[in-house]
Amino acid sequence: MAGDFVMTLDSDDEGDIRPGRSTDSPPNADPEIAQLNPEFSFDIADDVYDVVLPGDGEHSLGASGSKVEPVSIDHLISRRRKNLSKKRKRSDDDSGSEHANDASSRSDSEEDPLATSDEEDVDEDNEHSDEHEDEEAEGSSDGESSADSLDEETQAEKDRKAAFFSEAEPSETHSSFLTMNLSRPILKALTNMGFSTPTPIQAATIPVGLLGKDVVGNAVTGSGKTAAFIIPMLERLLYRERGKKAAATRCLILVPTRELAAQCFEVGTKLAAHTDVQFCLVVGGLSLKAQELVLRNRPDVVIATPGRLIDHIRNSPSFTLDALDILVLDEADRMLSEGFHDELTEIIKSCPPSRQTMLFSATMTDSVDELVKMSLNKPVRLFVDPKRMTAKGLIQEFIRVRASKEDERAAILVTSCKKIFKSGVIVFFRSKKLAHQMRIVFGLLGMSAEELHGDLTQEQRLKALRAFREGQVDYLMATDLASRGLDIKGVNTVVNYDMPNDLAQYLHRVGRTARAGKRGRSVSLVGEGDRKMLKAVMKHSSGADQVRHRILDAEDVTKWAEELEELKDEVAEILKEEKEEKELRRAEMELKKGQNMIEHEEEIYSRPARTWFQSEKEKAKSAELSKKLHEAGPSSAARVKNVSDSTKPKRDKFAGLSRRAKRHKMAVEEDKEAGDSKTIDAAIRAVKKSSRPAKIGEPERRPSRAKKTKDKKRTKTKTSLSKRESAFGTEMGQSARREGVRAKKGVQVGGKAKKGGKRKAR
Ligand SMILES: Nc1ncnc2c1ncn2[C@@H]1O[C@H](COP(=O)(O)OP(=O)(O)OP(=O)(O)O)[C@@H](O)[C@H]1O
Repeated sequence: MAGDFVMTLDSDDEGDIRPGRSTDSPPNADPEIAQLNPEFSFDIADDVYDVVLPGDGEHSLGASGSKVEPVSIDHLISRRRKNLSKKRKRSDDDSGSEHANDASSRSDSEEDPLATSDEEDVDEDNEHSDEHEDEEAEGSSDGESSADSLDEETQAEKDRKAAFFSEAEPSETHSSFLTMNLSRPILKALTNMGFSTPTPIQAATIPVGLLGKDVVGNAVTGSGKTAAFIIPMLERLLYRERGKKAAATRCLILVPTRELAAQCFEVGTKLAAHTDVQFCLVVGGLSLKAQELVLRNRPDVVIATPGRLIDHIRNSPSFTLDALDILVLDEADRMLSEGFHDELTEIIKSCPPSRQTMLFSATMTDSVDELVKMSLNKPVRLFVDPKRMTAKGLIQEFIRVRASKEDERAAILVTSCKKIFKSGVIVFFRSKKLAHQMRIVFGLLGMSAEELHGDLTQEQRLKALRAFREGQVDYLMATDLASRGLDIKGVNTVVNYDMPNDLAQYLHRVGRTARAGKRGRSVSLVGEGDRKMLKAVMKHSSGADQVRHRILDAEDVTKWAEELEELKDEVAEILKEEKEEKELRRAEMELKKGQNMIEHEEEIYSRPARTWFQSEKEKAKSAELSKKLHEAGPSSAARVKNVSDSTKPKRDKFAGLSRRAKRHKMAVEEDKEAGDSKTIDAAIRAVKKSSRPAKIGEPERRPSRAKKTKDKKRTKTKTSLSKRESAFGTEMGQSARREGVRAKKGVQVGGKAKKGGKRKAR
């Protein structure tokens, strides 16, 4: 079956995207799929951090990070390369050999004769494909994502979905931004950005988003989902209450990685260029103080990663999400996964239930079980072309790695990069260590590479991304940290050094290329253990998708394998030197820390300790669990969770106590944990609540003199409630009812405040 659309490529053949096209013609957008502007670039990372940290230089980037000052790996590599070429020159002279063995001087354009394509391989693969497809029809496979479960949806699940989602589908289809009732400043920004027509997900989302409805959105990678949720958000913000007292954070965009947050910030500020809407970036690795300062001005939109946001919610007294109107989860399936569970629960607790919630991802699930935790209110399901899982312009290639050739994986990568994929290449690895080692190998071979993973400081991460984005290096060695959302212009190829564990991860990785109507290619090294994953990919590739089988010249691979074998010692030496330098810097840092403690002891101890919603032990435990879950993939999530559940103590600590004794014990423990901060927290919450401004679109509250009598007060509350209900339909109606409860509380407090005549009841 798969043979119908699997084409075999010889190693040097770039495998052009459209049949009949010459391989040297420049990559261009296919007119059929060119709905997006391929020329537009976010230009991020050059100035995003300067924008959010005015006057805060590079130093502050790593200010809050606990990581040791970066060691320049480039320096270590270049030193080694010099030694290496000297050594090789000497041995060449000695042996008089003509063998040009210098890896660094080995010409990129050197063309070895190609091996003929191994037809047997293809057939064998295809046979196996069919076998596995049959297996999958009978039972579910381990390596598959939630996408597969769509096929096996039961009637009960269908009924649940029908009850959960809103029936109302968007009636009008918009082929232009002009028919969407958008304000002039937004239209102007869209024109400046070169967005002439909305992409399908934008056409579907913007009208629904403008109505304040909850949305669950899905569209392939690179299809413009970011603007799809930012445009309605901005449009609604244009109608917010103005003035110093009304300043509030009304919108929150949560994303899983810092780089993605920065990119989202960039898109947001560009779209808001002609408005007065203020954005703030709240991510780890950047200066806490600088963020606190910006947050004090209550920016309209906060774009954040969960951990740092919680830190601010708990520790920045003036920051609150009490007035939040819109919550967006980008890469929502990831945000809803076990790895973010605790953080998300904590954040949701801080958001008013009456908010509008929008969830987006290229692999978004509409499984009700996943979505209930977001307490959505009859969300509208906006799934654009749900059968298509990858972008139209993507060619997916696979290179088979036989079990006996597993140790040649690195050589296969080097061979293909040396001969075929020469620039704009992201290589994904399962581990940070491997990504780092391969970056060293590439460096020693004279191939310009950077790395992007969680072992780097924020400064290093930014530097790597910038160098790759600007084309200063040809290769980016990355882990899944870079797999979601990043929109980098000029990525021609994505290489999967190893296959990810689940289909969603695969789709996000390969989605870093072929974006915005452009064409691109993914190349995945498929080992014996990855066959199920390969089958899942094939199963979800529609006929129009291009899936190919690439075969490399075995002789070439062997040659590079030998070359790499020779480099082993050099790599080990570099890693050793790097470790030593790191240790040295760590020691220097500790010394500096000690000096600071001595010099500024009084000031340091007088600062209030920052709090976190988990204890250090819990934090470490959940990080560990989250890592395991992420590495194992979603199919194993339940298993790992069960394991962790089973490790919980069977008998709880209150068992056997009387109700009274239990309550007493709980109260004592709570007091112990919270200390005095509990009362302070309550006071802060009360003050924040009383100064909460009106919601977007809600008429401005003006206390009138007529409010003096109790009866009139009741009438006023009723009227404002009915007004709110009509403003945003059911959802706002519900909110108003909840607000009514708050107002009641406020009235009691306000009884006292009435003497002053200032306090607003809410
Ligand atoms: N209306 C539009 N017209 C032209 N280009 C657009 C339009 N909307 C978005 N784009 C372009 O599409 C590219 C991808 O957009 P975006 O990053 O929002 O995709 P995405 O769907 O969020 O992808 P992912 O799922 O990988 O996060 C951007 O570079 C942007 O320039």
